[in-house]
Amino acid sequence: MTLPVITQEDLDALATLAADLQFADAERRAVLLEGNSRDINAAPGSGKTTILAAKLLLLSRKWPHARRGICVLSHTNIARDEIRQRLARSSEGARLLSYPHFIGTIHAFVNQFLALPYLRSVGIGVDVIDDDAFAQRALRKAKANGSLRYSMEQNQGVASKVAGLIYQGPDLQLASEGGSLPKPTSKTYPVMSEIKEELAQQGVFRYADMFAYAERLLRHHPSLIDRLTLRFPCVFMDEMQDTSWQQEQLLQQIFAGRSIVQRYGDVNQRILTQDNGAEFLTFPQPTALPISVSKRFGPQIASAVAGVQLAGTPVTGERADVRAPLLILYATERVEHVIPTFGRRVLELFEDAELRDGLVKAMCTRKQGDAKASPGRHLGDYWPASAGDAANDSNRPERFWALLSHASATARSKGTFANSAMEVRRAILLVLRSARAPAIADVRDAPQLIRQLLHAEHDVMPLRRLVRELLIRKADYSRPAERGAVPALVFQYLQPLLPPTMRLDAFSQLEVFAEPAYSVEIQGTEQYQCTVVHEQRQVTIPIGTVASMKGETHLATLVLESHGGNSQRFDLEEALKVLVGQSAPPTQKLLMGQFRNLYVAMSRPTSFLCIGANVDRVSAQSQDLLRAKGWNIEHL
Ligand SMILES: Nc1ncnc2c1ncn2[C@@H]1O[C@H](COP(=O)(O)OP(=O)(O)OP(=O)(O)O)[C@@H](O)[C@H]1O
Repeated sequence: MTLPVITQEDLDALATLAADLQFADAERRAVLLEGNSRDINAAPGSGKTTILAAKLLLLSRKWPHARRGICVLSHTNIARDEIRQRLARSSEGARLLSYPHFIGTIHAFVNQFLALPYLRSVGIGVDVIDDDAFAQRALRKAKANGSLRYSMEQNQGVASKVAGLIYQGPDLQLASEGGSLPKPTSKTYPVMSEIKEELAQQGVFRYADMFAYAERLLRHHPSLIDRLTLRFPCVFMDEMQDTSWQQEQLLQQIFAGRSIVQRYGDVNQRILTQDNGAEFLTFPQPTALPISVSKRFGPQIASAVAGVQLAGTPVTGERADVRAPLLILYATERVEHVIPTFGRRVLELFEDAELRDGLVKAMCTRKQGDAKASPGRHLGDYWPASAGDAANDSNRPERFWALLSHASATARSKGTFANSAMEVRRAILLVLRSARAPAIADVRDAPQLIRQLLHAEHDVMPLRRLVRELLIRKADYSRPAERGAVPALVFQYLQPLLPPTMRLDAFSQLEVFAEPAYSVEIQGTEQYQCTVVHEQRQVTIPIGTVASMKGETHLATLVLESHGGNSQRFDLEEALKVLVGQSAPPTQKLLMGQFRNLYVAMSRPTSFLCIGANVDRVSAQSQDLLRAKGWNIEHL
């Protein structure tokens, strides 16, 4: 069977077909000319989907078959749509959008060609394939069963096991994505099994079930593999790094050694894949072609990204450098100022027109966590509104004076202290942190404050009185004139908890009582965005996890330090040591995962990379070495 071969003439034609893009460099040419099965491991911002779409366009112009097609598999609908949109721009490309070709997600492929035909053949209709819908219905059934309901009430983990019930493998073995199931001899196992069966009969499935049905079909009808490879002699896979072992296994079973398979991805960006079987994943093969030059950023950002890269040819960047990268080193009690400070720098560095055209975002690997370490552990430390408990009160300000004035205003308007006391406790915790009071070393947040102090046998009465006193004064703490007396008042009550050597004058000078050093206003604290207003200009910064911003291109990106939980390590603390050459790249699995998240995060911006880390975790020597590499450092 003949498959079209891409030649130098085709590449010349590409200069006209996609005039806004460049493919002239040796690495991209090699990828376009490759006609055999091959992996392509490409840097962030190298335009993986762009080059794949260009290659498809060239192939479609020469495609000779009417009943055999090209199969293009992506991981997400976004990548699928990007490929389809690029092809739709020309009539030749648009040919690939219909029979005999297939462009879709791996899930769509598995459903269309394997799982749904199997279910039809055994007389099961599909109502819905959706993890959330399944979870809802499974839990409803579980609550209707006495013993399972009791088990869920006794043990929180049981509900997620019920919600995650799946079939696995060709024998449709019962398993759960929410944790290990109890033994088949247990009381609850048969109930769970029955729930799964009932829902399957009603056509309610989780995504993973489709793979089990697909495997079952292939076991019963192995000749299907020949039919599929005959139909698709050429297979392209995008976002290969996100493919799970279960998916890879199935695709290998069908296509490996039969069709030409080219897989595109960036192994360093593998942050979403389930760990189950991850050690067997084969991407990228040692013979993979690299695309190491990013079209997103210039050499300075590339060098930072390469600094946290774990494998492959170091990333380089071919755009011009726009702004030097910035490290914001914050003192613990200033952690909530990091995002607004970044916003202010962005407003200083970029014109409104640039801000209109590009995204400015802040991201952190972890959303929440319970590590006992000083802040900078997760998004909730930098932006408390993002934590679950703040969701109902998204306008809660987060600095000492702002907390006090908000609490006092609420108490005045509502005529009760009920909703305000916690805010005042939070403000007091900020003061105790700022004073480095030994008594609160292990206190993570305000709701814990009193409990932990009691536990350590401290007298909490003065603290309770202080909360009351601050509210009862009915002061308007947003007015500087009403703030003057506060440090002395607070000192009077908190003195037994403060370091023994601390005197009132030093206490009054604590950072936490300082007026903001500049006139940044934070207009409301929305749960997932911060709007910074400065000199009548403003920028809105969406805030989220790295996983939620994968694949994006930003004008400016703020990467926030986080604690890895079980790894017991702060990601940027470790990464900065590697970046400046003081440590070797990590070999521990969990820390490597943290590095991959940083790699994704730091490779988003075209123009301005900013990272935020706790000053206590970056040595003076690292700071000097970073400056020597062209970074700016700002202390907060
Ligand atoms: N061949 C090309 N010529 C010119 N510009 C390109 C080319 N390929 C991509 N770009 C541009 O480079 C930027 C990054 O591209 P894109 O986001 O597609 O990269 P990516 O490989 O998918 O990145 P990531 O893996 O980080 O998500 C985009 O602004 C895109 O328009």
